[in-house]
Amino acid sequence: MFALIFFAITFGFIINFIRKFNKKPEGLENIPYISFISLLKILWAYFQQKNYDEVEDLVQELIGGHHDIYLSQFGIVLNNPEYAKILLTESEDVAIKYYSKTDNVFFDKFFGCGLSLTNGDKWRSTRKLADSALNLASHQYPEVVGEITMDLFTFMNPNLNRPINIIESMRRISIEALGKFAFGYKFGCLESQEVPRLISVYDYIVSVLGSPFRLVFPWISELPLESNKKYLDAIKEFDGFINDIIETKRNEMKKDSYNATTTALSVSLYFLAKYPEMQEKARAEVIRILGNEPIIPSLDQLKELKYVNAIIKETLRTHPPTPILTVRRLKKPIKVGSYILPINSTCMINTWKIHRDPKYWENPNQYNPERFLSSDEKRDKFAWIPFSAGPRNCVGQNLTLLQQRVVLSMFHLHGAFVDHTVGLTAEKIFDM
Ligand code: HEM
Repeated sequence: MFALIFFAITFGFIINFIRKFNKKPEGLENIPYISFISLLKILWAYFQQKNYDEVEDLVQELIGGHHDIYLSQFGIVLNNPEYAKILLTESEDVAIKYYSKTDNVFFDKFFGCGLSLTNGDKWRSTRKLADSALNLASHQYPEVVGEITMDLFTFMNPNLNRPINIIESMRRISIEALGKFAFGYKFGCLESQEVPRLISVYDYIVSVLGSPFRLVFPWISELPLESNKKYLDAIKEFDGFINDIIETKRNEMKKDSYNATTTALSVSLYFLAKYPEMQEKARAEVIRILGNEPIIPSLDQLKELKYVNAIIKETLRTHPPTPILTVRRLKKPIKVGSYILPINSTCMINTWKIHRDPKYWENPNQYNPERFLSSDEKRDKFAWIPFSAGPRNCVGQNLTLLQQRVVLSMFHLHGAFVDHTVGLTAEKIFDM
C-alpha cells in the first residue's frame, strides 16, 4: 500500500513537471514552440554527437519548417537579420545582456565578472579601457603572431612531410599568442609535444560547462557530487595558475576567446586543403603582396590580402564560432516583425541560421569566398554577424582578424598543404 502511494505521488510529480515545462508561456502563443518533449529529442541528438547542422535541421523539423522566430525552453530565438538588428542595437534600458547574474553556479564560478559578463557603468568603463588598450596594442600584434607562427614552423620541422594535426597546431598558436600578448608569458606550447597542464585543465572545465544536461538541469551543479567537486577544484587550479602569471589581468580576458580563433583558423585551413584551386589563388595573392621569402607581414600588407580576407569571412559565415549569441533579457517589450516580445523575455540570436538564410546568401551551404569579393554587396549588414554587432560586439574582433590573416598568409609562404584526413568534415572540426 505504502509503495503504491509512493508510486502515485512520484508519477503525479513527473506528470506535473512535464506539463509545467510543456506549457507555452502566456503572451507568446503565436510563436512556434519547442516543447519540453521536443527539447528531449534535441538533447538526444546532442548525446548521439550529431553535428550542429543536423541539430538545426531537427529543430526545423520540430517547429514545422523555417521560421524567423521560435520559442524554446531557453528563450526566444531570432533567426532573421532584421530582428537581430532590433535586439542588438537596443539600449541597456530595453535589452540587457543576460549573463551577469545567472543561476548557474558553475558558469559564474568560471567566468567570474569579466567584461563580457557585466552591465551598466562597470561594463562601460571596462569596455572603454579594453577598446583603447586593444586598439593601441593591435599595431604590434602581427609581429607577435608572426614570431609565434615562425616558432610553430620550427616546432613542426622534424615532421614536415608527415600529416600534422591542424586543430592542435592552431590551438598552440592561439594560446601562445594570447599568453604573449596579454601577459607577456610563454606557455611553452611550441616547445614540447605535451599539452601543458593549464590547457588540459581548461579543456576539462569547458567540457563540463558545455554539457547539455547541465544546461537543461542547472541544479545538478548544486548537488554534492564527486564530479562537482572535481570541477570546482579544476577552477581553483586554473585561476591559481593565471593568478600566478599576473594578478591584475585575470578578469580582463574573455576566457574562451582563444578557442574561437582556433576553430576559425582550423576550418579555413581545412577548406584550403580541400579545395586546391582556392589555395592556389590565395598563395598567388600572398606571393604578389609579400614576395616569396618567409617573412612576417606588416599591417599595410595585411590590408591588401583581399582574397585571404574573403576566406576568413566565408569561414566565419559558414562556421561562426559563436553560433547562438547574445542572450538578452528584455526590460521593456520590443516589437520584431509582427511579434511583440514581452518584458522579461530571454532572447537570443541564431547566427548559424542567419548565416545560411537563402534570402541573403546564394547557395548558402556552399563554401565560396568569392561572395565577399564583389564590390556591389547589397546584403543586409546584420546578415553577417560572427562578432555580434551593436555596443556589445566582440572587443577582440580586430585582433583575431589580424591573427588569422598573419597565420594564413604565412602558411601559404611556407608551402602547399594537402588534406590527409579520412572522413573529417568542417562540421566535425567545428564541433570539437
Ligand atoms: C574568431 C574569433 C572570435 C569570435 C568569433 C568572437 C565572437 C564574439 C561574439 C559573438 C561576442 C558577443 C557574445 C555575446 O554577446 O553573446 C564576443 C564578445 C566578446 N569577445 Fe569575442 N570573439 C572572437 C575572439 C575574441 C578575442 C581574440 C578576444 C580577446 C582579445 C575576444 C574578446 C571578447 C570580449 C571581451 C567580449 C565581450 C564584449 C562585451 O561584452 O562588451 N573575442 N565575441
